[in-house]
Amino acid sequence: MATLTSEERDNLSNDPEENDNTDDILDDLEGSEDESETDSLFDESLESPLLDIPLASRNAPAIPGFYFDPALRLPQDLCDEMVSHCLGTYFTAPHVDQIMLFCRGGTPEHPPTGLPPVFLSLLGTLSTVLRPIIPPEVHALMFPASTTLARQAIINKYNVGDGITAHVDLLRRYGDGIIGVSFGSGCVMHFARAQEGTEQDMVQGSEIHHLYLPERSVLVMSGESRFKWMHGIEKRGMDRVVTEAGDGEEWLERTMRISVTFRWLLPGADVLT
Ligand SMILES: O=C(O)CCC(=O)C(=O)O
Ligand SMILES: [Fe+2]
Repeated sequence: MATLTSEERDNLSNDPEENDNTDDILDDLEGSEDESETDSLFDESLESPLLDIPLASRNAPAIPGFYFDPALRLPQDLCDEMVSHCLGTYFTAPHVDQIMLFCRGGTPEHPPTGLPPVFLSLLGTLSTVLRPIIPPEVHALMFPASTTLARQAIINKYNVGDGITAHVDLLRRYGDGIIGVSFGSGCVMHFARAQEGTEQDMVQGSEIHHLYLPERSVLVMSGESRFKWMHGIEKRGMDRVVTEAGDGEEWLERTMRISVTFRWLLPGADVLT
């Protein structure tokens, strides 16, 4: 974790070229070891790019249907098992950074089939820990007593400096109710009200919230937050976040992050054409 006092940040912004640490911090921001990329940041502007990074909150934005409890962290042993399973099973080649798994069932009468045991443990734990955090109808959406829908788990691996373009999860392919879990590293995710447009040309509106997702944290998107808001992760190596005490801000370095996102395939969307 890298923490800068506001004085250090002010010095950086006043005269970046005189600050001995600036190159290191900018490298971290970019998640890059490439000197030329760092230099180009200075060529473009005399202002420090540090000032352009929005300050992220640790608390859920007030978006209808969005649920996030900053105090909720999944058990460390479950998360360690998930990371080692994913790294050892799916992400063994450097260019592979996304895989999708599917399962049917997942109700008390029909236990889910098709997911490795660690994912079943994760789903069971999520059902328990989310019960006090999300309303009963949202819990029932994610953990229904019966369903004919197939559940998808998408697993994304982010190296330091990676991100994901702001998007709304495909409207014709996925239903309501999405659970996102962070493993290995925190990062800031932003949520922007989607402006009118098709899925392909949808653009972010001006209302944007930045939320820090610590490792082992869980978010739920349902209703308006799932359908009307875009979510994304900026490509950078560090995030500017309000301190846990809420009395200042700090820079948090990203490390390798794995996310697991559960969502429902709409009828017919599981048929490949
Ligand atoms: O990595 C994440 O937490 C988000 C992933 C995501 O939004 C997606 O795969 O649609
Ligand atoms: Fe998404």
